[in-house]
Amino acid sequence: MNAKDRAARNQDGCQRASCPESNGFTLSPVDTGPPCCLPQPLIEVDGLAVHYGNARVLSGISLTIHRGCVTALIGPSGCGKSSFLSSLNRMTDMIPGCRVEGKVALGALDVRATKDLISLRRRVGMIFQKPNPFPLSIRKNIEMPLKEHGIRNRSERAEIIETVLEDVGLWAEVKDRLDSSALSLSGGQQQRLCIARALALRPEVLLMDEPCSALDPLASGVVEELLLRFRGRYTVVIVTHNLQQARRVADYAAFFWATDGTGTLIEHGTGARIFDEPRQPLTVAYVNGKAG
Ligand SMILES: Nc1ncnc2c1ncn2[C@@H]1O[C@H](COP(=O)(O)OP(=O)(O)OP(=O)(O)O)[C@@H](O)[C@H]1O
Repeated sequence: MNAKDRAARNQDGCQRASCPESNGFTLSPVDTGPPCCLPQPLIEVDGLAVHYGNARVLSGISLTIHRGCVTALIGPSGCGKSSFLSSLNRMTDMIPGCRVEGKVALGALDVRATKDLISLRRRVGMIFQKPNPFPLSIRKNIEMPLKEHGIRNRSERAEIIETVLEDVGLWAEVKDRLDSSALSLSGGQQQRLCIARALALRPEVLLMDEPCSALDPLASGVVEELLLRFRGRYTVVIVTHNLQQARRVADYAAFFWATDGTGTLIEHGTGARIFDEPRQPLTVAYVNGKAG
């Protein structure tokens, strides 16, 4: 894509000056997305509501998430960002008393209706706030899910392990200690291992729930770099309270707010617009640190 095409495509899209077409990833997802300056819907959410028991914590959420882009979910604590994120890969099924209504489509797949949760979660990986490596070796952390998903060939697994560890910038740091416990890694390294573990299954979408909030600024910066490299390759939906970080990484941003305990989507659009030219008074106040 030349600069002129990119500028034209950027008009409706991510509005970033440079959008990576080749960002050095060696293991691409099965269905590689276009660069994020080519907006193309991947996830369509319509009329989503989430209840915990009798409490309705999210209502009327309609949002399109674009393929190959980073979408940041922002808003004050308790407005339902994590609940929204969890409904995208049916992690909400695991919460007793949780009930979801509305439509969630991942391409042609009806997420709420599918019975094949293994395949759904393979397509839609999740990274949590606190790094959660298995209490196993670094190697086994990635090998185990590969085995579970039917990759029986040992050398194929070894190749994937090296590739995804390279992709998260961890290979050089751990290649001589692959059989050491993952718990011996630093917090930032553990989080990158968890990201590598998710990448090994070749997801299309990565859901990230405050992935940097338990990390020191240096480790957080490394994960942020990684997020920027994901653009155009993976579809990322990230919850973050760090507005500076959201501003740096978000191609698109969605602002949630809760009134009387029920979260709604106040405004969404390109990151540039939400942060620099928000339209709703609540968004203006929130992005300027005057609300929430
Ligand atoms: N398992 C649960 N059972 C009951 N209520 C829950 C559960 N999980 C979340 N909630 C409630 O749902 C509402 C939305 O929570 P959620 O974690 O989705 O918000 P959030 O915006 O992600 O918050 P934070 O930024 O603090 O993580 C809150 O009132 C919360 O207390």
